[in-house]
Amino acid sequence: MISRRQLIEQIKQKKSFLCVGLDTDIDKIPEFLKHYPDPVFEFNKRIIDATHDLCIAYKPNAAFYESRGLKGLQSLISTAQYTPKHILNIIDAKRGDIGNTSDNYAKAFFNEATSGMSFDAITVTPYMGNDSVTPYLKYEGRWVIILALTSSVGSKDFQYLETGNGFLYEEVIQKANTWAGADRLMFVVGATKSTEFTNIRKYAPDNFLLVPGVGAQGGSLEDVCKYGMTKDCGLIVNSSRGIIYASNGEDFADAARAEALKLQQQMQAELEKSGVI
Ligand SMILES: O=c1ccn([C@@H]2O[C@H](COP(=O)(O)O)[C@@H](O)[C@H]2O)c(=O)[nH]1
Repeated sequence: MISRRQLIEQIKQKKSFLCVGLDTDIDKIPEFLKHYPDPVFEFNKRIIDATHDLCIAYKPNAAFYESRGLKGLQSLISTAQYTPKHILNIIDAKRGDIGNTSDNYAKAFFNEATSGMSFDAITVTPYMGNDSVTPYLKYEGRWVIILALTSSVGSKDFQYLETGNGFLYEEVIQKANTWAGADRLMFVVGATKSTEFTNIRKYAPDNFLLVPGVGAQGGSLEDVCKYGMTKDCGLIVNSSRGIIYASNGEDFADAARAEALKLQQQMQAELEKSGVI
């Protein structure tokens, strides 16, 4: 488990707030890996070996594993167990359901004794409210990462609805912050929404924000930092396809490292500019 203090220490030590997204698609990995007993795990293992000193989090997206049934679940379990313990391990599962069902989702991703997986954090959809989120908070030290303003074009369909008390996403952040503190709650905010970060910081001044959308989706790291960085950094910026599919040849891990290094160097410059390090 990774506390807020440990997360900040990692960011300062590695001069990075990079999250490597393990959206590992069996159809996109190099051919030569297909001869291994678990090609997806072999791919993830090599990506982790090549990038662990440059990033402070990994984020497998559950869809890429669940879509492969039992084999995918085994790849996810092996990846979760292989991830170094000092690096924040986020399962991007985007779950949300009534309390007793959420209890079981929490057990699936947090209770290694029953499922083989012990993630540090899970992404959760907020729309079923308090009782759909609190089951995850019963696991001491684990993080709940609530979808606030997503990178998707469709974010305008609901998240920008006027509630009479601001946009729905603003209401989500304010309400969720009454359920737990900034030591347990983060919010997802898409890099494609960088101009909204100033506004988001009004409601979430201390929360870490998980920011997908740089790289393949075209979000600007510079703008995210300009509007969203706090004295503790407060940002975990994810890139998945831009790193893990930098090459589909035998050099894929080296190519992933080179992409991760580029982002780490930009992040170091941003951390220095903001006086975090
Ligand atoms: O608003 C959101 C929430 C989650 N995601 C997820 O992040 C990664 C992004 O992958 P890239 O290849 O770097 O675009 C992926 O797992 C998404 O499901 C998001 O993009 N936006």
